[in-house]
Amino acid sequence: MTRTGSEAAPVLEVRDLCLSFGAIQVARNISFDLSSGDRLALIGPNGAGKTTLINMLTGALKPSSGSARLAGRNLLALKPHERVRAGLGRTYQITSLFRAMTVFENLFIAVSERLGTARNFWRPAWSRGEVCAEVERILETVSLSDVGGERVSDLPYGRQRLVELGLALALRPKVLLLDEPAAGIPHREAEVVQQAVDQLPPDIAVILVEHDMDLVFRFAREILVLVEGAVLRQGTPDEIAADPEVKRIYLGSAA
Ligand SMILES: Nc1ncnc2c1ncn2[C@@H]1O[C@H](COP(=O)(O)OP(=O)(O)OP(=O)(O)O)[C@@H](O)[C@H]1O
Repeated sequence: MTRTGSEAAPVLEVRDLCLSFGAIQVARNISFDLSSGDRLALIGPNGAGKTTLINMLTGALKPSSGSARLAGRNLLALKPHERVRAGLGRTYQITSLFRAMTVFENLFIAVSERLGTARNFWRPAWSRGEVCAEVERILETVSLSDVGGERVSDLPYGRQRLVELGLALALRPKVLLLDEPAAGIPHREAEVVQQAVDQLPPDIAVILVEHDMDLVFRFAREILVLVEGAVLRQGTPDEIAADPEVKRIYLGSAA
């Protein structure tokens, strides 16, 4: 049975997603709901199908069957960039052109881009001051207020990842996909990324793919365990930590 993390109407409804690569079934009837403000961690052993699921949601992979609705819209019928515009956010690596600009300039462009695509007859374009105010709010959310004027390329790696997170937030996602946000970041810098994840706006629904169990249990209010492409369990962190099957298959003696 599909569980919902909260009582509100789901913003993302995933039903029976299936995908095979040749004879290998990498997604088997994956179903779950996500509501505004949910914090769902996606865990599972290597090759369980976590990235495959994320790729089916972003549009990088096409499921062979099943459905996914984002705020009532048929997500699977949309192209990847249309999914982003519809409210499915994710982080992207910043390209070299944008790394040469300041943090503030990057966010200013992202906010302006969102407003440009949202602009219509009834809603005049925002003023420069309003865009700047939103950039300041994002800088605060991702703890970068002190380096807004610095070039992205001059920042330590962990803080560059925060800029990527800020860029995703600038598009005001309804659902934010975070695939191992602290991966590859030196240990001493990882804490700033974890803090930013803790501080994400409460109304956004977040799916975190993560191998680091400390981060998973710190972040999640609901955990979905994938094994061999199928949902083994979904439950609260306490339920998952106490589940004998999860311990045996995934968490091992560390649970
Ligand atoms: N393009 C592809 N062609 C064939 N098989 C693939 C392809 N991409 C992924 N797979 C297979 O699909 C399965 C699921 O892989 P996936 O990367 O989604 O797992 P994961 O849970 O994200 O693993 P990890 O934790 O190691 O990142 C694996 O068996 C993998 O070998």
